[in-house]
Amino acid sequence: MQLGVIGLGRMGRIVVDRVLDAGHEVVAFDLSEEAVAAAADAGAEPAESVADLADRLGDDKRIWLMVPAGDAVDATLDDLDPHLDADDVVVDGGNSHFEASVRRAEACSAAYLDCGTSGGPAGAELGFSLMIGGPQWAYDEMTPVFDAVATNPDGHDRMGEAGSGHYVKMVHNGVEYALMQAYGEGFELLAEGRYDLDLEAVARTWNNGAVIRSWLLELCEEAFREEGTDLGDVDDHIAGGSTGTWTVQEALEQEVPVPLIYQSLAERFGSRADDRFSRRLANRLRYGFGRHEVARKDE
Ligand SMILES: NC(=O)C1=CN([C@@H]2O[C@H](COP(=O)(O)OP(=O)(O)OC[C@H]3O[C@@H](n4cnc5c(N)ncnc54)[C@H](O)[C@@H]3O)[C@@H](O)[C@H]2O)C=CC1
Ligand SMILES: O=C(CO)[C@H](O)[C@H](O)COP(=O)(O)O
Repeated sequence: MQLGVIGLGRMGRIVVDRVLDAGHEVVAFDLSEEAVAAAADAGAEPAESVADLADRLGDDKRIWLMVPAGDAVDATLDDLDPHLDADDVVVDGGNSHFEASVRRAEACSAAYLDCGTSGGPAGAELGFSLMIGGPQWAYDEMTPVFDAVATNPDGHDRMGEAGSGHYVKMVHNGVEYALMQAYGEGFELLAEGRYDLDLEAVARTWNNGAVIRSWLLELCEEAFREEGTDLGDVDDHIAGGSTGTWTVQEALEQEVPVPLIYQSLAERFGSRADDRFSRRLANRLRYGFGRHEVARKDE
């Protein structure tokens, strides 16, 4: 099979390499000329533009988008659409909002698959977990590519109609936030608690047979090994947050309680302010109702 890949960053490049390794052909494009040149060095056919990529693919085009979610997906589809027809298939493997994917599937001249991708850069060796929404025929058609990109044939599946792949990935990320928060709280208690513990040793022990073993816990073990048991100079600021926000918004709309996911999102937002107004007000209110001493900034 011949696959066009647009977006050759951390994730798109893995798609290129795994599809090439499986014996398929790849035509590659990115706004970055360096990224295109690197993909060409790896064996892909370089394209100079989206239109050039489409021309090089011929009939029955199979195209994987791995650009940042949002405007870049729409811009790419605007450039692609004049070159597409109903026999073509476009996969969006990024973290797009599921409603945007439904809109794009309706507007796109090709069959459109929204593909939630999990596994991160570690997927280069292991492969990804792929959660796919859209027409069954297009999923079947793309199965050789999904087999190459995923961990194994069980590492990808069609979740349902348009939007369902990115919907499942959105919820996956909400779970990811909550798991990170749970591990974080446990290790914080161990770090601040009664015993002088080596947290790498704790994580390693847990990872060997404990109920709470997981890949995220292996990454905790790696973090303590590489940064030290006190995490060294790692800051307490957490970036990101869009997919967790979408998960909470959807839970509110569906009236499904997700307090753990919400709390982990709130912790993330809270981590970005050094000087929380709510905490300062609570500090002052304790004086108001109890004449408790107010801690002042210069004390
Ligand atoms: N990094 C990760 O662990 C994961 C990322 N994702 C999602 O995968 C998508 C890609 O993420 P990364 O590879 O990490 O990003 P990245 O920033 O490493 O790579 C994005 C690439 O897209 C290119 N690009 C941007 N706009 C473009 C356009 N209009 N046309 C062509 N190329 C364009 C950039 O030059 C860059 O090479 C995002 O939606 C991200 O949320 C999903 C799962 C995990
Ligand atoms: O999808 C992912 C992992 O599954 C990406 O790493 C995503 O960026 C994580 O979300 P956030 O940036 O909000 O932490």
